[in-house]
Amino acid sequence: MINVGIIGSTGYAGGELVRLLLQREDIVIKWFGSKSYIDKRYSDIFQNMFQLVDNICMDDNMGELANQVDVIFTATPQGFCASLLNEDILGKTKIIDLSADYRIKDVNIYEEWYGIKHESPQFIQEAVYGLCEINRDQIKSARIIANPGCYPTCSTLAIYPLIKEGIIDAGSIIIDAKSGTSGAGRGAKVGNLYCEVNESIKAYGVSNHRHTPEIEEQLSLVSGGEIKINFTPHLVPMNRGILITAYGNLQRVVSYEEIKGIYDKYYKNEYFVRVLEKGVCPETKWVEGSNYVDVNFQIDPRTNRIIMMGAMDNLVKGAAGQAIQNMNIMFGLEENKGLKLVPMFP
Ligand SMILES: NC(=O)C1=CN([C@@H]2O[C@H](COP(=O)(O)OP(=O)(O)OC[C@H]3O[C@@H](n4cnc5c(N)ncnc54)[C@H](OP(=O)(O)O)[C@@H]3O)[C@@H](O)[C@H]2O)C=CC1
Ligand SMILES: CC(=O)N[C@@H](CCC(=O)OP(=O)(O)O)C(=O)O
Repeated sequence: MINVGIIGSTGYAGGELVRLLLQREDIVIKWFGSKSYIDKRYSDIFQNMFQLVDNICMDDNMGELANQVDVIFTATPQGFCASLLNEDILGKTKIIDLSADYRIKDVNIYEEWYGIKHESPQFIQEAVYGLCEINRDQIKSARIIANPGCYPTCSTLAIYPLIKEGIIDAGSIIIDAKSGTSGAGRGAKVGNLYCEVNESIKAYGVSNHRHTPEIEEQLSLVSGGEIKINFTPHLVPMNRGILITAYGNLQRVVSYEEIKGIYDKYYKNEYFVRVLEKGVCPETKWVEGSNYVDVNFQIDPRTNRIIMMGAMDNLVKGAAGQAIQNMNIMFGLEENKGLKLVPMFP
């Protein structure tokens, strides 16, 4: 039995963790952490948990929680996990942080893009970036997992094989991304109200979104050089889903079969990455509620560019599903345990 605590269980990402972990007979959720709902019934916050969860919401006492559980998930705002983590806690339990606190290895870049001071930079180098398809071996023995961002997960998985194989000019990459509004969390914000979002699409964070350095770091690690990208996210009126469309200059003339062969080389044994058939564009609706990332590509011989596409559910592979995938690897379990979720449709 694995005992689990979730700090931030009353948010969208934390709520999805609860939903997915409740299916597991080998997991006990011992701690439903919250800030605003301490001592309230969890099922009063999320009515879908009525008669499924009897627990009362707890506080954010990570020190006490560490005595009770084998792993703590922090699905909390940026800076929160870093402000609480210490060696004593890490001596007792493992940490899977869904925020960005340990994702970026250069603390100056983190502080510049997030606008906050990092309160435990001593753990940044130790933390493993939990993109399972790339860092599986390091995840096995990690004490701290930096669960990747939603846009970076989709973008990196769609692009990195072609950088690794030297097929595209890594300096030419442009990523156009779209997200459903659950990506912005459950907190009340005017920009996320129904009338603001419905029947509209808007770009945001143009040239300064905080996922830019995270994607750049991951692609730079793959390429061996320092990569800069253009990354533009858009908010779209749907609950869940991320779609990325990325453009890169081809280094030479390539065929469909060659590129397909590269994607198959990297992903044919990956349970959660589905390389679609020729001409089929990834769609958020075909991955909703699942831990799959659907990827595909199209060569444009007129411009000698390639268009790389990816779709996934921001709350599953982009957050809670990937966090559980990491937990499975850390505890030596089947990587897809509890995650063989068939996408929901309609
Ligand atoms: N939404 C998404 O698609 C994704 C989110 N993430 C990351 O997951 C984290 C959570 O995001 P999301 O679920 O969207 O956000 P929400 O705003 O929906 O939830 C935030 C959670 O953190 C809790 N919280 C806030 N401040 C504190 C505090 N001081 N002490 C204890 N708990 C606190 C909130 O508690 P309460 O409800 O009681 O106020 C709530 O449970 C963020 O770091 C985000 O970047 C990562 C990938 C995707
Ligand atoms: C639509 C929306 O607002 N999305 C969020 C990204 C999702 C998220 O919470 O960020 P992480 O993946 O880094 O944890 C944003 O743009 O900040």
